Amino acid sequence: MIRMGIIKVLKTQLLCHLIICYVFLISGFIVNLLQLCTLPLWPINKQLARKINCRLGYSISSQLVALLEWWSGTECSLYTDPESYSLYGKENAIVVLNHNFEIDFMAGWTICERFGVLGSSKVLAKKELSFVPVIGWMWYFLEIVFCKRNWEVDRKNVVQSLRNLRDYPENFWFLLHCEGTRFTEKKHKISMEVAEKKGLPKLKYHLLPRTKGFWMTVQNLRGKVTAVYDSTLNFRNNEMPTLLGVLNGKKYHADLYVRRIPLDSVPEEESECAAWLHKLYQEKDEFQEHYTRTGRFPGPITSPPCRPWALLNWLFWVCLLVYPLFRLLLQLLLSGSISTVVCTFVFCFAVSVGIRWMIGQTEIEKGSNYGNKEVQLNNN
Ligand SMILES: CC/C=C\C/C=C\C/C=C\C/C=C\C/C=C\C/C=C\CCC(=O)SCCNC(=O)CCNC(=O)[C@H](O)C(C)(C)COP(=O)(O)OP(=O)(O)OC[C@H]1O[C@@H](n2cnc3c(N)ncnc32)[C@H](O)[C@@H]1OP(=O)(O)O
Ligand SMILES: CCCCCCCC/C=C\CCCCCCCC(=O)OC[C@@H](O)COP(=O)(O)O
Repeated sequence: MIRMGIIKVLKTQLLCHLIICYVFLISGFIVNLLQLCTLPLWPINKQLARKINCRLGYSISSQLVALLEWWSGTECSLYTDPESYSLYGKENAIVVLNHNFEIDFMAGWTICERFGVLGSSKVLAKKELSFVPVIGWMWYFLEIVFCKRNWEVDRKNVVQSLRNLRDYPENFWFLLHCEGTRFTEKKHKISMEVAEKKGLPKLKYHLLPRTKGFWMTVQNLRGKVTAVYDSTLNFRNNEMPTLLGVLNGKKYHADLYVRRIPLDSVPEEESECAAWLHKLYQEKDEFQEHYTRTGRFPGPITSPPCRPWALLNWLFWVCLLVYPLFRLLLQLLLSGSISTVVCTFVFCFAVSVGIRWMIGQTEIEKGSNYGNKEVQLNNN
């Protein structure tokens, strides 16, 4: 009991957070450098270069999974039918997920890890994320599809990036947040005004989905991808989890509801495909309503087994990087030079500010203005 209490307090200590972030940053830069070294391999053996990059990417993203699973002890329950369960991780799929939480990417990655597709997982991500050190740079080598959320610009680039995935050598899940941005009350209000103008039913828990990205993805990955995984994520007890909460060791419980829909049943024609997606979001809204009323999703519940690899990878980097850090810091502090000591502190402070900025990228309140535009248009 006392030991548990001490561990809980330890997890909230700044020093622990600094060490975790230091390991993440330095290992991330090393991996980014190794990824850079694979560049000459691409023209010679593209498939081998891709496979190597999947493993290298895994070494970065699995650290956030380990943080969620092992450090914070967060649990992930999956509501899905057993027939579909047996196919997860064994086929390529498009995942359509709600976008309400600051750590929904970590919960998504955790499910990917449990089904062995973490290294190869893909997403249609906003361009701004490609500039985030470590993760954004890793994504470049993993052929993540970036969009500017401007159809005129995206229609060409996104199609090309999607086509590149047609001969991808590993099984992958392609994540689409069709709402295009995270849920806020303001964005919800505006998107429901758009829904009303378009004569579409109102949604209570989702923003109105943007349909073009979905249509483009289905069009270009048809034949490569066999199913759409309609996924709805919630956290128990109305929690709104944060990355800082996870870093402080706070335990959450994620509930994910997944329906497997064969891709053949998604219409090919653009307007039919858009109508299909709108209907899907109306159904997703009903699942959320069910969850709010009953505290669970429909159907059987499972907990896909947690694998040890994310933790082992993390421990490897900790063992490799923490000892040299302490030796270096000790040497600098014992050097007797005030300017060296001051420089060390300034450097550590600058790194902490950088990490805080990266964490800020996950925070909804610091999110983009995308989806607030209609109000400006209406007001002008
Ligand atoms: C078993 C396992 C199951 C599940 C496991 C779960 C997950 C694991 C899977 C994979 C994990 C992988 C990676 C995870 C890691 C990290 C991910 C993190 C996050 C990154 C995510 C993002 O960055 S989200 C933001 C970027 N993505 C998108 O925007 C995608 C959706 N957007 C689109 O599709 C857009 O159409 C577009 C981007 C292609 C183009 O953007 P544009 O703005 O130009 O949009 P539109 O052309 O669609 O807009 C114009 C039309 O929209 C109407 N409109 C106007 N205002 C609004 C409004 N406020 N709301 C809704 N609609 C609006 C307007 O009227 C136009 O209508 P049209 O009729 O003309 O279309
Ligand atoms: C091992 C522990 C390491 C702890 C230190 C972690 C440092 C931070 C690491 C990574 C930060 C970047 C993660 C990027 C993923 C964020 C995904 C996201 O949710 O993007 C939002 C986007 O969809 C919509 O944006 P808007 O709502 O329009 O704005």
